[in-house]
Amino acid sequence: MLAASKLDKSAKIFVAGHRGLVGSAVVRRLRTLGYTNLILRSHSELDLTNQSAVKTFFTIEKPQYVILAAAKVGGIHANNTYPADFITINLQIQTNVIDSAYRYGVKKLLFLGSSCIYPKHAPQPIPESALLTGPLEPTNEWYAVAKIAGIKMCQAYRLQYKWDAISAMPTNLYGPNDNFHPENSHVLPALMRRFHEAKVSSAKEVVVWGTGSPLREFLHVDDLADAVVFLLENYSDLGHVNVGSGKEVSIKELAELVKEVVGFEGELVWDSSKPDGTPRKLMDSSTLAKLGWEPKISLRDGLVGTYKWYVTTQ
Ligand SMILES: NC(=O)C1=CN([C@@H]2O[C@H](COP(=O)(O)OP(=O)(O)OC[C@H]3O[C@@H](n4cnc5c(N)ncnc54)[C@H](OP(=O)(O)O)[C@@H]3O)[C@@H](O)[C@H]2O)C=CC1
Ligand SMILES: C[C@H]1O[C@H](OP(=O)(O)OP(=O)(O)OC[C@H]2O[C@@H](n3cnc4c(=O)[nH]c(N)nc43)[C@H](O)[C@@H]2O)[C@@H](O)[C@@H](O)C1=O
Repeated sequence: MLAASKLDKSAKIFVAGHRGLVGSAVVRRLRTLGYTNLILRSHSELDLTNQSAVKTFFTIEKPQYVILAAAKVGGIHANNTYPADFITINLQIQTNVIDSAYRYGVKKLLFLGSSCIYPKHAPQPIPESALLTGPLEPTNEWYAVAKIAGIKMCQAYRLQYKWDAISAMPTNLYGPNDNFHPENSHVLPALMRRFHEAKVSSAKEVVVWGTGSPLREFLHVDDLADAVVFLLENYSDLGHVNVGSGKEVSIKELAELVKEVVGFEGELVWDSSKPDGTPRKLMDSSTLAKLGWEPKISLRDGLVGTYKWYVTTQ
């Protein structure tokens, strides 16, 4: 195991994807902790699928650390509808960034995967060792294959080059700067928007996808950002690390809670023509707990804060 590198507060850190849900929370966390030398590029300034642009960027900027939070991301419908985009764009972004980071002298890189890397019928709670032990959930297998390749690439560069690349696997996330698209987003922002619009228009009912029976684990993105910086500062090993809240709710329970937080008073209507996806996806985050990290934000508090953010910014 390589010793974790002590980070100077003036270390040059490239946060890729800093305008997204995760990247913006990581930037907030780094700034709160006093990191002063962040390198940020929007998608339009630097397209990470463009290999030569990425190489030029690393040659000129010479970051010392990289947090890779740029990716093609979406909920169950987007994953199921655009499989080519999800596999190709993610493979391109991560291959370009990981390889250039190694070649142009980055000391350490943190890659972000997702809990969808695990088999559809993995043991619950899902330990890191469940990776590649069974078939994936079909609605997101293309994205999952790309994410698994990212983990393996970090491991391969560590093994062959003794380079410090680590991977964190977050559970389903939510919070400020989430994607609230009506179809392509994840369940929590999709429902928050739908309930809000129904409340404003005094609609009688809101449609929710699937049967409501799938179980999901949600983590506020500020907790995730805290864990990401914690891992960057304290963890340097081969294995990827699960990052979850340890609490699961059914989609029906989630829908009732979002409805209450938003203050919608109508009925829920279940559209069972839409896919449920993985039946259950609770991660075992004991590796991270043993390292000394734990989440702080409850689902209810996180929802209240996110809804306040939503109504003031949208
Ligand atoms: N959201 C979730 O529930 C979860 C997320 N994760 C992981 O966390 C990471 C971040 O996800 P999240 O913050 O939710 O995603 P977002 O979609 O909110 O943000 C992704 C960011 O990446 C940028 N990006 C996408 N393509 C490119 C590109 N070709 N070049 C440069 N920038 C690009 C986007 O910019 P633009 O919008 O301008 O394209 C955006 O700023 C991903 O790796 C994801 O797999 C893991 C588990 C759960
Ligand atoms: C983080 C993870 O996210 C994705 O997996 P997922 O957990 O299945 O994501 P989801 O948030 O889209 O759905 C969760 C559940 O909720 C139900 N559901 C109800 N109503 C709406 C709804 O309105 N929108 C959505 N999206 N889902 C809804 C939906 O039918 C499903 O049962 C991966 O593709 C991949 O991106 C990944 O890694």
